[in-house]
Amino acid sequence: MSTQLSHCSSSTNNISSCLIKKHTLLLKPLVIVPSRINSFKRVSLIHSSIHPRKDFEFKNSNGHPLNAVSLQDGSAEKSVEREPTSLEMGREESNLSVTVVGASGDLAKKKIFPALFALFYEDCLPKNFLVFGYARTKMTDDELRNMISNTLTCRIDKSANCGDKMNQFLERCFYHSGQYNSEEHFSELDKKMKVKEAGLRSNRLFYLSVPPNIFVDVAKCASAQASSANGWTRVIVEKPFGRDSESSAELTRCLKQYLAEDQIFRIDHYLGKEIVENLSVLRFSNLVFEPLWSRNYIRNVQLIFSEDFGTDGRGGYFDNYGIIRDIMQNHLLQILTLFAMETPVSLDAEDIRNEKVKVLRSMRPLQLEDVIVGQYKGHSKGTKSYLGYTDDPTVPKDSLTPTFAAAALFIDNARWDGVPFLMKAGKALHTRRAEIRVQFRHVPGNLYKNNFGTNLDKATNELVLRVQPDQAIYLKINNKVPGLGMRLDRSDLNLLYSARYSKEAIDAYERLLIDAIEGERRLFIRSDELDAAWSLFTPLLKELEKKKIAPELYPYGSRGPVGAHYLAAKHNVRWGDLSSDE
Ligand SMILES: NC(=O)C1=CN([C@@H]2O[C@H](COP(=O)(O)OP(=O)(O)OC[C@H]3O[C@@H](n4cnc5c(N)ncnc54)[C@H](OP(=O)(O)O)[C@@H]3O)[C@@H](O)[C@H]2O)C=CC1
Ligand SMILES: O=C1O[C@H](COP(=O)(O)O)[C@@H](O)[C@H](O)[C@H]1O
Repeated sequence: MSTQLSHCSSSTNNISSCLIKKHTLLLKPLVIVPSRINSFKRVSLIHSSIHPRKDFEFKNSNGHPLNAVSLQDGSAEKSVEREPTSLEMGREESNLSVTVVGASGDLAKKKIFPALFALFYEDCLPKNFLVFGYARTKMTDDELRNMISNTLTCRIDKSANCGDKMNQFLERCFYHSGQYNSEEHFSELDKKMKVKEAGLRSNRLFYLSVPPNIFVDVAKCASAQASSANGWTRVIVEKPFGRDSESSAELTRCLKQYLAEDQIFRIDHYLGKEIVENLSVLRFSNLVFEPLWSRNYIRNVQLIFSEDFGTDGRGGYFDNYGIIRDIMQNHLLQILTLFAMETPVSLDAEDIRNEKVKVLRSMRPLQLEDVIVGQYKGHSKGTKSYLGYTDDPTVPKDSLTPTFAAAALFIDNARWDGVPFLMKAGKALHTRRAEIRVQFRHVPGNLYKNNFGTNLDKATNELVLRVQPDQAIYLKINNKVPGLGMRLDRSDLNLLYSARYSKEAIDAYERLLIDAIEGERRLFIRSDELDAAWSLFTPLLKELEKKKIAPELYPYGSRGPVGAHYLAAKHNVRWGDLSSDE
């Protein structure tokens, strides 16, 4: 499948901490009046949050009350501010409609509907809240409900009334079948939505959970026919955002014909993961870390992603993208920018994203000699046998698409000059995990070197942020083994979330959905950020394809190609996840 768009027209906070407060005091509402009228763009500028939602308050991931005034949907040069009319003030109650486009698909079933239910269950959604599914598959409302109900779960620590809550949620779910490029079908959807919205002011969030070559069609049709007439309209766009600099820029250009940039929420669900959210808190709210956060103390940083399963039915999608586009260019690079950025002026979305872009613009584009690629092959273990990547019938037999890659990246700025940032991502490996590893330098003139044996590397501190599974932050330190004599060992100062916090982890999609509903953009990707990210990877991706670089084969369930070790060794690094005391 290609995202290449020849033209743009259609054809082709711990969420459970969200606070519920009755009759919250609200800030003075403002209405943004657009100077140009243009479907989605126009209506989005009248922001829902400018009207008091009397009956609840909750917090987005930035800790702001969700019904505080936000002017983010108003673009300064296009709009002027004025007081709301009495009619607008009078319409206090609004409705939120979330439309999942591609409702019959894998992501919708696995992640989006369950996340919406979790938010509903935690009372984090407005009182008037509706869910619409849209896809080509023919389904009735009841069939959609049935499909969704199979994937809904309640948190173990909050399972009371689970069945009732599920029923209440399902009653709010409706389905409309239609083509993705049919304005007529989106107009029918709009009519259905209006009936259910019952005359209330409506805010509409469209989640494009469809293959990327359909994004523009949907944006066009939904914009023309199903945007809100009196509230905001926003669109969450799933990855991949193109497959190189050119296709990404083209996708953005096409989407912007129908949507303003501030209506587009480009999702990278890794930004919604708890430990990734905590990265900035750890750095900027603890004095002990920030002074160490530079080339003076940090020897290397490792960003590691591995899955213990293959492409499993997604081979058709995956073969056109590969692991570098699927994981490195977005999830791992996003983590890297958060890790390496300077202190932002504030926690506001634009301040944070400005700092992230600066990191990206200070980075060297990847060089072929700093990258190794691999592909998994079939493997038998006892009586079990695992198919190789090219055994998937949707993958060409001679595919060179990498399912594994390791790379060394560099940030050429004063803070990080010379520090290798190593990335490693792979499918069908021996374990499932995602983590950030920070290896510190040797202690100068180490008094205890005789107690460590010959390998001083083993005595350096390492900070590990384990994103998944078993979220944890731990610091490897040297410690005296209690007793007579002076024997040292390596121990962990370990913050294991499951031991420290009783609440079950929330899913990243819950956090991101609530932010999109509130118009909080901090965890979404800005278009210049996306351009800068693609600039780093595009030359390498083109070279790999042009030179037809053959991936090193590794057995399904193994630790990946040995090339990754050589690459790390070249930069004087050992992979932390493969050491004996990981
Ligand atoms: N699944 C995952 O884990 C992840 C997915 N994503 C992204 O999310 C989006 C949705 O993913 P996912 O749910 O897996 O995708 P699916 O392949 O399941 O597609 C979603 C729906 O889109 C419709 N569709 C599929 N292929 C086509 C086609 N060629 N032409 C028109 N319609 C089509 C189908 O609905 P119908 O036939 O009923 O119209 C399908 O149910 C994609 O952009 C994907 O890259 C991102 C991260 C993870
Ligand atoms: O975006 C993607 O992410 C998943 C991994 O997400 P996780 O939250 O389960 O770690 C990956 O399997 C998929 O290939 C990729 O498209």
